Amino acid sequence: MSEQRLMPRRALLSVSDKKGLLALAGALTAQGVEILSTGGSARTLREAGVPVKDVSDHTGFPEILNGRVKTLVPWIHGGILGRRDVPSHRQQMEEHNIAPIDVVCVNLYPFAQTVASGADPEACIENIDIGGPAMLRSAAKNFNDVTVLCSPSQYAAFIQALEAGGTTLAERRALAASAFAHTAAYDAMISEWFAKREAESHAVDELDNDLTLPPSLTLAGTRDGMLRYGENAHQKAAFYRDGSQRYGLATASQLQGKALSYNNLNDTDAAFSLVAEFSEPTAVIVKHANPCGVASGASLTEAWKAALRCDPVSAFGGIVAFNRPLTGPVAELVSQIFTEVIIAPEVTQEARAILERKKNLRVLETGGMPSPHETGLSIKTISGGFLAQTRDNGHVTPEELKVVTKRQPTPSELADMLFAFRVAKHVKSNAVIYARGQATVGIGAGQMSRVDSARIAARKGEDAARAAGLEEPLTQGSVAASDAFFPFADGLESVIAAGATAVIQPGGSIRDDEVIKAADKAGIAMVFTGMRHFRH
Ligand SMILES: NC(=O)c1ncn([C@@H]2O[C@H](COP(=O)(O)O)[C@@H](O)[C@H]2O)c1NC=O
Repeated sequence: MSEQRLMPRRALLSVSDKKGLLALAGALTAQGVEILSTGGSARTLREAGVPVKDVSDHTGFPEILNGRVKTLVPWIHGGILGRRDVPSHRQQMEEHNIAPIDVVCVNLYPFAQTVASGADPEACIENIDIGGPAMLRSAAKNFNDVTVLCSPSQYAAFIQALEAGGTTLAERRALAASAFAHTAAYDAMISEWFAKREAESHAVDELDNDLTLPPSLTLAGTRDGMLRYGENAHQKAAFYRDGSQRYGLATASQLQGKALSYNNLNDTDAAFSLVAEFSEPTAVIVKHANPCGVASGASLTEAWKAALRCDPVSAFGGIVAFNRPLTGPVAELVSQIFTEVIIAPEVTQEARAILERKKNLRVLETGGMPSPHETGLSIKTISGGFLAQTRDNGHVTPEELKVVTKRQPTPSELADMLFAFRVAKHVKSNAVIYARGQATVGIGAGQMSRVDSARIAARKGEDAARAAGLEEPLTQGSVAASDAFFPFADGLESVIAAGATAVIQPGGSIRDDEVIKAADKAGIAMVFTGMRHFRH
């Protein structure tokens, strides 16, 4: 048996995004539904010849305060919230001349778009919708009697329902759930904007809380699309946009290739965040969210060749990121190996023509590079809640380094150490990186023991040398970076055995003295950064 349908008699349309408005109003009019509407929406309808009554005529109260108060009156909210099945509600509505409103269609002031356009704070604040969310929430609360629409994407199904005799209770309840999710996300965006502004001015609230991490945190996102599956085939997944326009996946256009999977998105984000650390032309190859080759050079061609040399075996099926426009010659080189995704700020026409030959290869163009110094939160779910922390935007500069050994590093060792430490920030802990000539030559990632990471990285250097037809491991004469301090001298000894001549690490172990002594004994240079880059 089909559920009873409710045909509306009066609808209120108040929309910022006028898309689909005329079709919706036409369908309502065709069913004899009276339409009430606010300023700009009413004007659009009237100009198209749709019969419409201004809200101000309906309420007998003008829109005031530059539109800050249009619908915030009892004749609107009473008409939406009054329960038709409660005699006292009906009686009070009659007493106060409040006519029932059975459909509320509102879409809100474009707050996120206003912020993203770089508008000044005053304009952002004026784009905080107050009356709209109030009506959506009133209508959603009274879903028993009222149908609520908050997006043009809902109009077609609603028009179909109208033509079938009205909405069912189940349909109204589902629309109410969407409306509450929509207003919650809208408010979360606003609170995030306020918190960010407060944090930027180093403000604390009256309880001395750091407003970077507010007492209550709501995550807002709009589902961009369902993904085929999650990390594994039995997991469901979707990508939610948070409204920020940070250069990267959110701003990227996909120029070709299959749809991006969950793992593609995760790995591509890791690759692009790492390549954005460098100002020289740089190439990054990522597998399973860890880099397997990173290099800077005078050109992208040079950088790509050096990055690939680090671990050509792992690079197969990798995600490749560049921080300069991808040109034809580089595209030609990259397309010689099987690659899943390429991401770059720009892809030239010549490069596009070359990459088009690889039908499955996904190519993304972001339009720009993000700043590695950007603030913001990184969030991780754990059972019973989530952990929030400020993004790791730490950047160690040469001035902050403390030389702790008898031997000073040479200028080229110093440059390579800073390069390697920057890479280490993007490698799962424990991370040990060997680098030479602004290129990684061995990466050890994600081991439970730092000595194991050092050994794995050294073995990678041996394998890479063999693949390149060289006798000496690539780690010979390199520098090494460790994401956290060496707790014992054994990790450092392993790095020295691999051929590193200089080491960069945070320092801070209670056995630093032993570690420094081992470095001095081997005659290598070692610097402390005072900053750790764990990544889990
Ligand atoms: N102030 C109010 O009472 C109020 N009532 C509706 N609005 C918003 O005004 C907009 C539509 O305005 P117009 O129809 O004038 O283009 C909608 O986004 C709606 O959410 C309001 N504006 C903001 O708070």
